[in-house]
Amino acid sequence: MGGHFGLAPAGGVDWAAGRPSLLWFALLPVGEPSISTAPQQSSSVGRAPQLRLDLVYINRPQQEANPNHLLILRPIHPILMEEVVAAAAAAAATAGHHELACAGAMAVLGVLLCALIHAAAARRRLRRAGFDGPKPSFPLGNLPEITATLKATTSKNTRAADEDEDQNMHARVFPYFARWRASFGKVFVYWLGTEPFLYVSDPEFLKAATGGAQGKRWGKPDVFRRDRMPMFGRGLVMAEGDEWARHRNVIAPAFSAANLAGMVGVMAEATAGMLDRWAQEIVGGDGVVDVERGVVRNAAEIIARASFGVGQDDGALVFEKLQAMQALLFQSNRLVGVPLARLLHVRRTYQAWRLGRDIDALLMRIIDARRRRTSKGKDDDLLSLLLAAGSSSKTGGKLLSTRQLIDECKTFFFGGHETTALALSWTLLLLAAHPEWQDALREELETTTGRLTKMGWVMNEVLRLYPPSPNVQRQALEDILLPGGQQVPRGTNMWVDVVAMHRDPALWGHDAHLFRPERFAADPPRQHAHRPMGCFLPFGFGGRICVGRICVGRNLTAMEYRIVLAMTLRRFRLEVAPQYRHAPRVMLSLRPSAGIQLRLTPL
Ligand code: HEM
Repeated sequence: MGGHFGLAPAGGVDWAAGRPSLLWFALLPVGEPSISTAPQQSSSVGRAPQLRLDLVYINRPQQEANPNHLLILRPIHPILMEEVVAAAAAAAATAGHHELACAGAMAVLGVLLCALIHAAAARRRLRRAGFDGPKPSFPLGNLPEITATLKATTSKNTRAADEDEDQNMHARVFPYFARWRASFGKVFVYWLGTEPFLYVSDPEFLKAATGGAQGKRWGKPDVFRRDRMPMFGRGLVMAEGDEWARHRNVIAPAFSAANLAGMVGVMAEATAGMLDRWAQEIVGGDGVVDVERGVVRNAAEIIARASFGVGQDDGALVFEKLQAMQALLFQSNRLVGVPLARLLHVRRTYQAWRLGRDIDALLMRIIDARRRRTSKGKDDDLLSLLLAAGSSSKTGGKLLSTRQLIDECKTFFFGGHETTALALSWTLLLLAAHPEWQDALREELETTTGRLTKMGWVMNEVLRLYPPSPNVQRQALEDILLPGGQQVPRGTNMWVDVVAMHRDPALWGHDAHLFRPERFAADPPRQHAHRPMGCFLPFGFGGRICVGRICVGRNLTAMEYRIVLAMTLRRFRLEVAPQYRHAPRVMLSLRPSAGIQLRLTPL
C-alpha cells in the first residue's frame, strides 16, 4: 500500500465550478509527471501526522484553462478517516459555499474509497495467512447477517433459568458466532463494517497469540475507543503503553483491601436501603420483585459514593448525569466499523457530548474542592485516595492531572458498577433456582467467621455461566507471528468469545451448561491439568486483566458481592417468580433483558 491515490474528476468536469458528479470521479495514481506537476496551492488538514489529507490544486499543462482540483488521499486507517472528514469540513468552511459542498462530497467519497482499499488489502493478507471466515460485503462487512440472525433468535425466550432449557445459551446470545463456529471452527475472521476481527474461542490459540512477550503486541481496538470515549475518556480502560502503566501504578494501591475496608459502611448502608425498599414492595402483594433493577441501582450508588462521594459537593448531580449518559449510550445500536456511520447518530452523539461536558465540569469542581481540603483528610473515597497517592513518594510524586482524575472517576463508574451488579443479579437468579445452594451459603454465613469458601465457588460458577463481560477485545499493534508460522497482520482486531469458552464441553465437561459451584472446589480453573490455562476469563486476560497481579476491580467487586449477598440471604428466601422470562442478551454486557423477577419471603 505504498504511494498515494489521487481522486480526480474524470472527463474534464470542472467541479470547482459547482457541478460535480460523484460518479465521475476516477481513481488515478499520483506521482506521474502529467498529473502531479506544479501544484499551485496546497492545504494540509488534519490533526495528527497519519491524518494528513492534502487538497492540492494543480494545473495540468494541457488543461491550463480548466484547473482541476485533485484530492490526494494517503491510504490511512479508515476509522481515522472520519477525523479527516471533520477536518476537511473545517477547512472547506473557510472556502466559499459551493466549495464546502464539493469538499464534503469529496471527503465522503474519499473515506469510502480509502476504507474499501484498506479492507481489501487486509482481507488479502488475512486469507494469505490462512484465516478463513464468512464472506463480508462492503461497507457493512458481516453486520447484515449478524442483525438478521439476532432478529430470528430474540423471540425464543424460555421460561426459567432451567439448565436444560439454557443448554444453548451461547447460540442464543451469539447466534451468528455459533453458526460461523460450526462452519469455520474456533478461530476465524469476520468483519464489523470494514474492520477485520479475528474471532477466538480456543484457549490454546489465545495463549499462542497473546501469551508471554506476545502480550505487549496487542492493545485496545481503535474502533471501540471513540465509541466509548464519553464513558471512559482516556482513563485506564482506554490508555495505552507507558501512560497506561503509569495510571495503573497510581490507581492500583487505591483499591487495596485496607483502603476498601473504609467503604464497607457505604456498601452496607446502601444495601440495607435496597432491602428495606424490597420489604415494603412485597407488603400486601404477591411478593414478587424485579431484583435486577434494585441491584443495578444499588451498585451504581455504591460505586458513585465509593469513587467521589454523592453526599456532598455536586456528587449527586454527577451520579444522575452519569446514569443519563449510560441510558443514552445503551440505546445506540451503532454500526460499529462502518465508515461514516457516526454521521447517522449525530443527535445522540451531540447529547452524549453535552452530558459528558456537564459531567466533566461537575467533577472538576469536586476535584478542585478536594484539592483544597485533602490535607484535612476528611474523605475516604477513591478520588481522595488517588489525590493522596499522587502526592506520595511511592508514586514518584507523579500526580494525575485533573483531566486524568475525571476520566478515572468515569471509568470506575462505568467499568465497575454494572459488571458487579450483573454478577449479583445472575447469582440471585441461580440461587433462587437452586435452593440447596441458598441453604449452603446461609449455613456458611452462620458458621464461618473467616473466608467464605462456598460463596467463592458460587461467584466463580456464576461468572462462568453468565460472564458480565461476554467478550474481550484486542488489536494487533504490529504484525504478530504465531508459533505455527501464521502471521496476524498489524491492525487486526481480536474478539475473544468468553461465553463460548466458558460453556465449551470440550473444556468443562459434558455438564458445562449446569450450575455446579462445587466444580471450583476440586477443580480451580487455573490449576487443573487437563484444562488449558485461559479457559476462564470473566475478568479478561494478560496485562490488561481486571483482576491481575495488580488488582483494580476485584477487591471492590469481591467485597460488594459478599456484603450484598450475605445481607440479602439473611433477610429473604428466594424463588423464581412465575412471570420470570429467561432472556439473556448481550447489550455491551450480558444482561437479563427482561429483568429478574423473584418471589421474596422474609426470613
Ligand atoms: C464482576 C465484576 C467485574 C467484571 C466481570 C469485570 C470485567 C472486566 C474485564 C473483562 C476487563 C477487560 C480486561 C481485558 O481487557 O483483558 C476489565 C477491565 C477493567 N475493569 Fe473490571 N470488571 C469487574 C469489576 C470492576 C470494578 C468494580 C472496577 C472498578 C471500580 C473495574 C475496573 C476496571 C478497569 C479500570 C479495567 C481496565 C484495566 C486495564 O485496562 O488496565 N472492574 N474488567
